[in-house]
Amino acid sequence: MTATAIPAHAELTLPAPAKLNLMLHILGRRADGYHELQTLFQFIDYGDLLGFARRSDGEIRLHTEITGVPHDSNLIVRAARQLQQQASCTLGADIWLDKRLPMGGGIGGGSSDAATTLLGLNHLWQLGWDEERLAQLGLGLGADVPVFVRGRAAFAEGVGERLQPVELAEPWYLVAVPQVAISTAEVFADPELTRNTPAITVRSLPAGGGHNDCQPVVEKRYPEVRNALNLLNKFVPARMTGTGACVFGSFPNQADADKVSRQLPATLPSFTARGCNRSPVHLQLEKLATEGNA
Ligand SMILES: C[C@](O)(CO)[C@H](O)COP(=O)(O)OP(=O)(O)OC[C@H]1O[C@@H](n2ccc(N)nc2=O)[C@H](O)[C@@H]1O
Ligand SMILES: Nc1ncnc2c1ncn2[C@@H]1O[C@H](COP(=O)(O)OP(=O)(O)OP(=O)(O)O)[C@@H](O)[C@H]1O
Repeated sequence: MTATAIPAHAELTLPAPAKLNLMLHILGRRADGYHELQTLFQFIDYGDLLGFARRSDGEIRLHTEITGVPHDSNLIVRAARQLQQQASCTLGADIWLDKRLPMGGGIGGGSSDAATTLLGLNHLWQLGWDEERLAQLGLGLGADVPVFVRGRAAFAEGVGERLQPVELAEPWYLVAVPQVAISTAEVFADPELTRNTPAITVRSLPAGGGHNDCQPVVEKRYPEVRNALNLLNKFVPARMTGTGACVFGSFPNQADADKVSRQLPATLPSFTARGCNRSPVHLQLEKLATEGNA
C-alpha cells in the first residue's frame, strides 16, 4: 500500500505512530481476568497514516480494507462510532488508512489507529473533548489506547491506564518483525506466564531497564521470535515489545541502527525509527492549532 491510500480530498491527514514497551512486568491477575502490569511506553516516529473528511449524512465509512478485519470490527470504525454516539454528533466521516504497521506485532497498531481516530474526529467535528474524556472512551476499546490519546511517553500501571509521563532518552531503534502474528489474549492466558513480579516505582527502575515477562512464553511458543532475538542479540541487547512478535534494540544514531538492519537476513524484515517522548500525532495537531490561530 502506498501513500495514495489517502486521497487528496481528505481534509485532515494524521499519523498513528507505533509504541514500544521498553519493559513489561506482570504483577498479578485481577478478578476480571485482566492483568495488572507495569510498563514503560515510548513512541517511535514510524506508523500508519489516517485521512479524514467530514460527511453530512452521519455515516462512518472506512474506505480501506484490512484482510481479516471486517469493516464494523475495525478499531477505527468502532472508535469513530462511539465518539459520534457519545458526543451526539450528527456529522459522519470518510476515513482512509495507509497501513504500515505489522498486525499482532506488539507495537500497538490497532490501538494507535483508534486513538488517532478519536483525536482526528474530535478536531474535525469540533467537539472540544479534553484528553481525559477521550482516553476514558479509548480504554473501552483497548488497554493501549489511552497512552496514544495522551501522547506522552509514560510509566503505566493498572492495565495500562494509570499513566505517569516520563522524559526518556530518545535513541534510534531497530525493530525486527518476525513473520508471525501473536494474539495478546493467548499470551495472557498462557499458564506458564509469570504473574508475580514485585512492583517497582518509576524512580527505581532496575539496572538494564527491567524485562518483559511475556518474552519467555512467547519465545517458547514461537521459534520465529526466539530466532529474531538471537540474531539481534549478536549486535545489541534485544528485547520483545508487548506480547510480541516484534523485537527491538537501541542505538545512539540512525546510521548504526541502519547498518545492523542491513545485516539481518531477508527472512527477518526490520525498520529503524527514532524514539519520541511526544507522539507525532500530537505534534501535528499542535501545529494545526498554531496555524489556525495565526
Ligand atoms: C500487552 C500490552 O500491549 C502492553 O502495552 C497491552 O497491555 C495490551 O493491550 P491491548 O492490545 O490494547 O489489549 P486489549 O485488546 O485490551 O486486550 C486483549 C486481551 O488481552 C488480555 N489482557 C490484556 C491486557 C491486560 N492488561 N491483561 C490482559 O489479560 C485480555 O484477555 C484481553 O481480552
Ligand atoms: N485498525 C486496525 N489495525 C490493526 N488491527 C486491527 C485494527 N482494527 C482491529 N484490529 C484487530 O486487532 C488485532 C491486534 O492488532 P494490533 O496491530 O493492534 O496488534 P498489536 O500490535 O499486537 O497490539 P498490542 O501491542 O496493543 O497488543 C488485529 O489482529 C486485528 O484483528
